Amino acid sequence: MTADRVEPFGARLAQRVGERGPLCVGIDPHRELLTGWGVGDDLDGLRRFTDAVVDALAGTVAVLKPQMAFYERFGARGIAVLEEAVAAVRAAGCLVLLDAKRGDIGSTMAAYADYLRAGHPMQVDAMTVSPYLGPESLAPAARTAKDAGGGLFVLARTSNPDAGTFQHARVGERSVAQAVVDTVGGWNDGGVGSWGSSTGSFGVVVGATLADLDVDLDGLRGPILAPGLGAQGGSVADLRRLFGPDRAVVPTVSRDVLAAGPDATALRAAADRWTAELAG
Ligand SMILES: O=C(O)c1cc(=O)[nH]c(=O)n1[C@@H]1O[C@H](COP(=O)(O)O)[C@@H](O)[C@H]1O
Repeated sequence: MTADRVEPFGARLAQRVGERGPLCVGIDPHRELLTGWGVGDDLDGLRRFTDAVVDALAGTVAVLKPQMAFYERFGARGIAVLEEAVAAVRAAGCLVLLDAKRGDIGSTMAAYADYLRAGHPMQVDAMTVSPYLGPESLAPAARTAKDAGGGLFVLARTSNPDAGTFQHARVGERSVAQAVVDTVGGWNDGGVGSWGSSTGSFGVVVGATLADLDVDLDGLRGPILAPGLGAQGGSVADLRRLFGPDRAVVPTVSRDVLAAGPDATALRAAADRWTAELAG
């Protein structure tokens, strides 16, 4: 299949969500979780943890989101563990959202976006990116994503407590967060912000921990990645309060599911509980 015939990420995401529900589980091998699982805080522990999560969940959830930082801790061998896992996840029909939060000048962004291209040793379906260098800096990554049928999730209103310090700052009439949402909405030409074959391929990150939704998402025309559930205090009720029933929201949970491991049945049960609550 040539790159230009790959189905756009938004359509692929909507299809998986239709089949499996919207839950994304983060693969975050924290030191505390490795220890809690009774595996070492070392390369072998990293591999056992990763394999167990992939075996338990890649056939069940729509999206798995490995966090690059936890693999980079172990150098090239850690990245190799992730590379194998990414291939296994995709082979199981689950989408991979690489949580790398990259952001740089345009020419370097173009290189980061190669993660989305067929033939990359660690090809993924989508990645998280940071807009701190300005909206134009991300444009090359958006072009690659369009070409390759990949997706981007741009940090807009993140889940950490002091996120508003920068994200509420004003750019003319708008907040920085709103400027990010508007930029991403511009990339989603012809897309929609609900689930379906036209769901946009470009999303934003908006935390489930927000007291109020202080950005207007009506022009986004793409999905919303909503972290902050469980360990950071966000709930399904918060998702409903913030986003309502119709938007294409991908709730993402890491520690609250991962703490149930290493038993595969327990991991699946923990993910299933979120899926059931999200559907209820
Ligand atoms: O982009 C993200 O995934 C992200 C954005 C954000 O605003 N807040 C946030 O917590 N995350 C990530 O989502 C995950 C949350 O993990 P838990 O708090 O354990 O569910 C971590 O991997 C974070 O890096």
